[in-house]
Amino acid sequence: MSAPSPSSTPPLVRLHEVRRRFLLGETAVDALAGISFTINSGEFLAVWGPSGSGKSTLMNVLGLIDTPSSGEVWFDGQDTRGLADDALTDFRGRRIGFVFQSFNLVPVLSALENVMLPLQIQGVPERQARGRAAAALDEVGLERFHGSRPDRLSGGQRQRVAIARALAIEPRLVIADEPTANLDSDNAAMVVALMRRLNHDKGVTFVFTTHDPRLLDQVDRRIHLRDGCIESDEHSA
Ligand SMILES: Nc1ncnc2c1ncn2[C@@H]1O[C@H](COP(=O)(O)OP(=O)(O)OP(=O)(O)O)[C@@H](O)[C@H]1O
Repeated sequence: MSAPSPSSTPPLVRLHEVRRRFLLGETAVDALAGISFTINSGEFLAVWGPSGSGKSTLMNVLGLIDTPSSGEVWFDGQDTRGLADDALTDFRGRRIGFVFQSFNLVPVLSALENVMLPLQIQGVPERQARGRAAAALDEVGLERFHGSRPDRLSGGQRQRVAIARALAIEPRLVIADEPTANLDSDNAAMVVALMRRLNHDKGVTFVFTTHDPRLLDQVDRRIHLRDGCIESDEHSA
């Protein structure tokens, strides 16, 4: 049997007319006002826009943490509306890695133990989890810091641990919400360059949000959000 042609491969993620409405007393706020787009496997995509434009809400919806008020989110060809809570948690845990602005590392655990955590939650045996976590830390250049607790690491190193933790599960998609917001400009550029290299060399698909227009030079595609709408969706030449 021949391999499917690229055109028959479904996008990794497809959003169709996604609306996320929050109620503030009597007032309804559409954080996402009915947006549609697709993400293909292997993309390196930034979502940017002013504060309140809907970036975090979009990351939560893409990451299957939040459910739209209306519209469809398809992931890996699966309509996620059909998944019950437990199935959704499992689906997310196996396919999506998360990187957060505030790193979200467990302070009493070493870098290695932090990276092992999502694997152990998935039931990966300890020996195997240790090996995969060590490889992920090596991949982000932290060979010498496996045993370090987060408080012994710089901000840039902590974010690299968080990226290793996201990668360890071998996700289909890594979602990073403002991964550089707590870093100085050198470390911010380094973290984006690291994500870029992992995208390029390993084919990891990244979507991240940023306020920093300087980081947009390094992406293949940028979606500009304003008031919950897509103002532009540009691909680099
Ligand atoms: N849980 C919530 N309850 C009520 N309103 C919310 C909630 N989450 C977000 N909103 C509103 O939705 C809109 C979009 O918020 P969101 O956090 O997605 O924007 P953002 O672009 O990520 O902003 P920032 O850059 O400041 O993080 C805002 O008007 C916000 O007040």
